[in-house]
Amino acid sequence: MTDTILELDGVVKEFAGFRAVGGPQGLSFSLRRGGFLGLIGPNGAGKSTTFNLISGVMPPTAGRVTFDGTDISRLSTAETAALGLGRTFQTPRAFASLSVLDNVMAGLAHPAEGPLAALLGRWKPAEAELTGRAEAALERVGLIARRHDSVANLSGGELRMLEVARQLVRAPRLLLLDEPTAGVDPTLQGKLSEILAGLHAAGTTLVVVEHNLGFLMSLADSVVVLQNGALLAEGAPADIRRDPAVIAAYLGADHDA
Ligand SMILES: Nc1ncnc2c1ncn2[C@@H]1O[C@H](COP(=O)(O)OP(=O)(O)OP(=O)(O)O)[C@@H](O)[C@H]1O
Repeated sequence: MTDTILELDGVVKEFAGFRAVGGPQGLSFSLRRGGFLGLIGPNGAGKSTTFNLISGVMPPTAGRVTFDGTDISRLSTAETAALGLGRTFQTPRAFASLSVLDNVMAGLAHPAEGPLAALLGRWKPAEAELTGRAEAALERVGLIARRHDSVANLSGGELRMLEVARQLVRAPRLLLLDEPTAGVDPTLQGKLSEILAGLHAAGTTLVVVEHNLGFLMSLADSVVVLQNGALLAEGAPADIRRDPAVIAAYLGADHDA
């Protein structure tokens, strides 16, 4: 088992000839097991597309994504999830007709143990145990009192926390979070910060895309900066804050670090 859990090697994504990710060289960076990477860059820099390439929403045009030694470049989202990869989306997704609790339970319908284990009957926890796990996740994100509500009654920030709860029950080894603080009120942001620090301390590898740099820089132990789909800078948060190229391209522009 190597220390590297995620590696992008010369990754390129083109949409109708437009290179959204990759720049001239292709995008390459790696992440150590248990690391907490902040992925930042101006609007349109390619952050969400990079998440899509890692999680299997779409394949790269060229290059390779390796997760824990396995080439996942051509795998589907279900296959990457079965390997232990979790993600949330920039626009939160939920089953509109289900309750808050049932949305979290639905996350357990794709166990990290994989479909084969389910087929063989090796993964059959009791309903009560599943409910207990889902309720514990809702407690952690501050939504336990809302468990029987329809998700239609949740605010945008609460929907984001629900997405986090859906990942917590699955306990992925690598968790990608796309703008988790967007629309989340300061109280829930504090809770989110505690949850992410707790996951990090417990050994989960995290990659977080975030425009709230104050939030991200206090949690991440390394940062990758993208600009026009290419790697602009990579390093410790304190060094990134001081990097003149980053300040010129991003931090100094319209964001308060
Ligand atoms: N499905 C698609 N088809 C065509 N172009 C796309 C598609 N997805 C993304 N793009 C383009 O790729 C570029 C990178 O987009 P992406 O959403 O990855 O950036 P981002 O860094 O996540 O931006 P933001 O911070 O605004 O969310 C943008 O120019 C975008 O318009």
